[in-house]
Amino acid sequence: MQRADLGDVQINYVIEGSDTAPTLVFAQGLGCDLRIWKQVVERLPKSLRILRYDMRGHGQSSCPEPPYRMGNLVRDSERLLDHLNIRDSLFVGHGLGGMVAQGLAIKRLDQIRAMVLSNTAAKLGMVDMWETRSAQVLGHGVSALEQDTMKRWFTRAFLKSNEIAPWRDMFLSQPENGYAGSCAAIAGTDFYTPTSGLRLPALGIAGTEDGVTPADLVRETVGLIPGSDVAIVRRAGHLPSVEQPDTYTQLLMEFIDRTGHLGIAR
Ligand SMILES: O=C(O)CC1=CCC(=O)O1
Repeated sequence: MQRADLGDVQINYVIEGSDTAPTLVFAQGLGCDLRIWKQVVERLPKSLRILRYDMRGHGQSSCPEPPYRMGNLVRDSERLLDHLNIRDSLFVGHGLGGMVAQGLAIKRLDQIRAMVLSNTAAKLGMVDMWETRSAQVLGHGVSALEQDTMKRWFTRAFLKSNEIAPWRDMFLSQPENGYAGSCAAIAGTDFYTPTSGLRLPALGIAGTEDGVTPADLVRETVGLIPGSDVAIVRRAGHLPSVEQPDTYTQLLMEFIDRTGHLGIAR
């Protein structure tokens, strides 16, 4: 793991592969960290360069005082990619990370040539829901949200299995200020109009049992971008990279092959 000092925030990241290889960037969702990509990264070819990072207020990145704005999160990503000299990436964003992908594509098409919008949308939930969640977490800690979150994130079968423990721990290890700050960023974001103007290859990924961003919501957002596709992962909730890493990796590989013809491979 390494840390990029971006001035007002320090971003934790892992980068693997040759710096001349085509680059994939992975950005995680609310309450998660870069661990959600591990099983996928292990399955991807070693010929790719892969960057995973923890968004501010998550994982091992620093945790500025809340609230955050989407502009902060997009700018963190932009500065991290500049710091690492990354251009022409395929950006895979999950949940909140998928909103950052849209924000980055609106701003820096030199950094992002194609994107995967995984379990995300142009606008997520209502402002008062995010305010309530933020107040809960600041008042009682992330543990107050744990049970409902696990039910939203995972299928019933996965919840009953012994695979659930590390993901519960991951959620419980997130700082409450980071969670609350990120709720504010989501509450203040509506990318419908700018995302409609995007022209880049885009793939949406949805889980059949996602209690946060159901398939229709993902389809609606990705459908704003002409030529985009949506793939539905069966037996998966909000975290298909965790529940179905084989399928998730296969979808990424198929998309990489398709966008390769569109010029992301260098
Ligand atoms: O609601 C959740 O727990 C999950 C979620 C919403 C946005 C995001 O990134 O994750």
